[in-house]
This record gives sequence, C-alpha cells and structure tokens, in this order.
Amino acid sequence: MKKIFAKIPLLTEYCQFILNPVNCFTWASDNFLYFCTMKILVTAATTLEIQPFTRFLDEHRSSFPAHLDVEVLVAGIGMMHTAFSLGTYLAVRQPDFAIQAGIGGSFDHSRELGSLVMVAEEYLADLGAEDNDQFKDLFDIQLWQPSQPPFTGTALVNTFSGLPFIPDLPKVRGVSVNLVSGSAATIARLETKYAPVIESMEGAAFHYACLTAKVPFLQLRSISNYVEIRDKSKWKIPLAVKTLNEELINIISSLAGIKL
Ligand SMILES: O=C(O)c1cccc(C(=O)CC[C@H]2O[C@@H](n3cnc4c(=O)[nH]cnc43)[C@H](O)[C@@H]2O)c1
Repeated sequence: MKKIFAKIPLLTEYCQFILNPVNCFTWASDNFLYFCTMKILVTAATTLEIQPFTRFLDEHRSSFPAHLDVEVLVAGIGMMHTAFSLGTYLAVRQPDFAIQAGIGGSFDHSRELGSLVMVAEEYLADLGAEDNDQFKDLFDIQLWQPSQPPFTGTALVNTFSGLPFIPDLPKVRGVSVNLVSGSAATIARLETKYAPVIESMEGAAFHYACLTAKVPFLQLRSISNYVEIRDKSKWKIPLAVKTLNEELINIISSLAGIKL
C-alpha cells in the first residue's frame, strides 16, 4: 500500500466501484480514496514451469492498467538458488506481493496429477543430522529454537494476510528437500515426522525470504508426480505445467481486469 497512484474525494460505494473496476488496491482515509500501484513478482525454479505464463505476459502486458506491474524471476532449482535470487530481488525491487509457481510431488495418492494446491506451511525436511538410523532436524538438535523469526514453531507459515486475492484451492503442508524422496524409508520418515501433502525443492526458501522481507506471498504447486520410488515414466510434467499456468493467467488477468 505504499505507492500512491491516485487520490480522489471519497464517493458513494457505487461510484467507487465504477472508478475502480480492475481490483486496484484502494483504501479510504480523510475523506479521500487512495489508489495504489501494485507490483507483483511471479517466480519459478525453471523457465519450463512458467513458459505459458511469460507468453501470456508478452501478449497482454500492453493492455494491463498502468497501476499493475508484473515481474518474472526464474530463480533456479533448489533452496540455495531460490534464497539467493529471492533475497537479492526482494531487497532491490520490493514487490507488493510474490507468487512462487512450481510443480511438486504429492504424498497423498488420492490427489489427481495436475491438481493444484497452495502451501500454508513449509518444513525443512532434510537439514539436520543423522543419529544412526534416525533423522533429526535443526530444531531437534537445538541448533535452532522453535519460533525463532521467521518461524512459527518449527514451520515457515503463510498467514495469507496482505494478499489482494486468495485462490480457491486446498491449503496444504509442504516439505522442502535437497534430495528428492525416492525410498520407502525416507517417505515413511517424512510422513511420520511432518505429515506433508507436497514435496518441493524450493518452497521453504521462498517462505523464508518473503517472511523475512515481510512481503505477502503465495506458493502455488501443481502435482506432477507422487512421492514414491522413482519412476519418471509416471510423471505428468506437461499436465502440471498446463494447470499451473492456467491458474497464474487467471489470477493475473483478473487483477488486470482482462477478460480472456
Ligand atoms: O529426474 C529426477 O529424478 C527428478 C526428480 C525430482 C525432480 C525432477 C525435476 O525435473 C523437477 C525439479 C523441480 O520440480 C519440483 N518437484 C517436482 N516433483 C518433486 C518431488 O517429488 N519432490 C521434490 N521436488 C519436486 C522441484 O521443486 C524442482 O524445482 C527430476
């Protein structure tokens, strides 16, 4: 709500709707209605995951309202790349909110491949120590303390506050890993310890960067595969990318007031 785009005298609610048909951020104060610019970051690990959306931007950006700015950041695969890219980007560009869009693996086999979720809380599920055949995370071995900022307990939690919209999608728990899970033992360990629905390689880094920079955020994941013993032939990456990008295009076109 920081960059004021226009300021007009406060009118009736009906008139305000006519003046503000495109979901521009507004707020009323001192008998004036304030219209704000909105800078949105859309980030993904790879170009492939976000290509249809960047094509949509190339085709439609010229018809976006002046107050709306959408930027894309391909941050790289994994938490190290994501943390560095996001940290640098957020400090310099200061978006009003950020969306991470990616594919992911589902622990829950009843969810359809290609279906979408929003991640409400993220756990760092392979950062820690092995104690014989036991995995202990950094909270278990007391190198981190529960609720040290920006954690809530041992999770990186999205409160979904400060967003101009919240998609109608299931909110689930995610784990982020450096090593994609592909053995019965690892999958059982993660399910017992974190009860996750979705696994990715970047989610926690995105939550950490946005919580630390105090940027409202949304992590969208489209299920490309089940978390199971590795069988790439069962993965449905093109389907997951398609549904993910349809959702992104819907979100941005509705914020832009564009009818497709
Ligand atoms: O070839 C492989 O074994 C392989 C394993 C995991 C991911 C890939 C990719 O090409 C995609 C990496 C990308 O996708 C996300 N992703 C998708 N499914 C999962 C998963 O089951 N567990 C963790 N991450 C997943 C991840 O966030 C990466 O950005 C290839």
